[in-house]
Amino acid sequence: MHTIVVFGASGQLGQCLQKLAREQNLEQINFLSSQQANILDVDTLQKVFAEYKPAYCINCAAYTAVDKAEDEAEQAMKLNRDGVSNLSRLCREQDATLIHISTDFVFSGSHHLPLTESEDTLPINVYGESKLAGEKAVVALTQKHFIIRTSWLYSEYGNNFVKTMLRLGKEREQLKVIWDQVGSPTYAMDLATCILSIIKSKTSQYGLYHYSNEGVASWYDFAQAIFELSRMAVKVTPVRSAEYLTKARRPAYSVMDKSKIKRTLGIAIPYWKHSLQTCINRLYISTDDK
Ligand SMILES: NC(=O)C1=CN([C@@H]2O[C@H](COP(=O)(O)OP(=O)(O)OC[C@H]3O[C@@H](n4cnc5c(N)ncnc54)[C@H](OP(=O)(O)O)[C@@H]3O)[C@@H](O)[C@H]2O)C=CC1
Ligand SMILES: Cc1cn([C@H]2C[C@H](O)[C@@H](COP(=O)(O)OP(=O)(O)O[C@H]3O[C@@H](C)C(=O)[C@@H](O)[C@H]3O)O2)c(=O)[nH]c1=O
Repeated sequence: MHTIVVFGASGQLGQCLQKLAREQNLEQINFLSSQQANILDVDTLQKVFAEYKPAYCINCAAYTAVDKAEDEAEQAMKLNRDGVSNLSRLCREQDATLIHISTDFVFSGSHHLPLTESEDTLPINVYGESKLAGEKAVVALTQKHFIIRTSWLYSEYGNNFVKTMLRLGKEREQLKVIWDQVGSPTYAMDLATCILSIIKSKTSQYGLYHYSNEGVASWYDFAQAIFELSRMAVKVTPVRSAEYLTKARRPAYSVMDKSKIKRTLGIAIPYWKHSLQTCINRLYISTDDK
């Protein structure tokens, strides 16, 4: 396997990649946290590229606080556009392939059928705008790239909807959860597996790809499944977005069509509930260990 550098390695997806690398004894992957490699610091990045001479860079670094981004647009843009531009330029100069992660939040949510890669984008919040700006920077600055749009990521690591629901479910008897926003949950371990198989395949079918778990859910369906599979008796009440106000608007429909990644790169994708069960089992095993 070629030398790989992962940026933003202590985030959710970065930690999933670290777990896979340990399990598969992949010693060629170098994991760099924000402390070790700030993607806004070009001098540091140049040193990293000179030291590792990576064939692949995986960018897991991002500003992901969707509501907070509404008040911190400049910071979100800096990281999600300018940081990504820095990595893209260096990848081009060093002939490295960039694997960059983007989001379903680049879409407006006004569609009713699964979205392909050629569908028009129209973000409705600052986070989505900043991620779209990052995608455009990658495309403009380096040809050897894979941009993978994913959605509703969760795992045993970091902050995510599954862990929030499990925490709130212990604290409250009843939860209100939005049912008029529909998408596809994605287990970050499955995405990490997908990223490594793209690298292992050595494919040069660069471009934009959609990847989420198979199937469709509202956040309400997702919450119900989390409690059902965890055998927790929590009453979940479906509410409309208008009844659960958040700083940032979120797309009403952001289900992505994964035909391209399955057909072109031969990626197999698990059904979301099967992967959710795997994640919940692992969360409970790690709690039992403590
Ligand atoms: N989470 C989700 O639901 C979804 C995420 N995505 C995308 O997937 C990717 C991974 O997301 P996820 O793992 O959940 O995100 P996290 O928020 O868990 O991780 C982001 C990481 O970026 C790091 N970071 C922040 N600033 C910098 C910097 N200046 N230089 C280097 N690293 C920095 C953070 O470091 P530190 O810990 O030190 O702050 C953190 O480790 C992102 O591109 C995100 O936009 C797409 C769809 C859904
Ligand atoms: C906690 C909570 C949330 N919600 C709603 C709010 C929101 O519409 C939805 C999800 O809330 P969260 O804030 O957990 O998730 P959010 O940060 O919106 O998740 C998004 O993150 C970014 C990074 C992405 O790229 C997206 O794909 C998506 O995963 O659930 C409820 O209805 N009830 C609740 O009790």
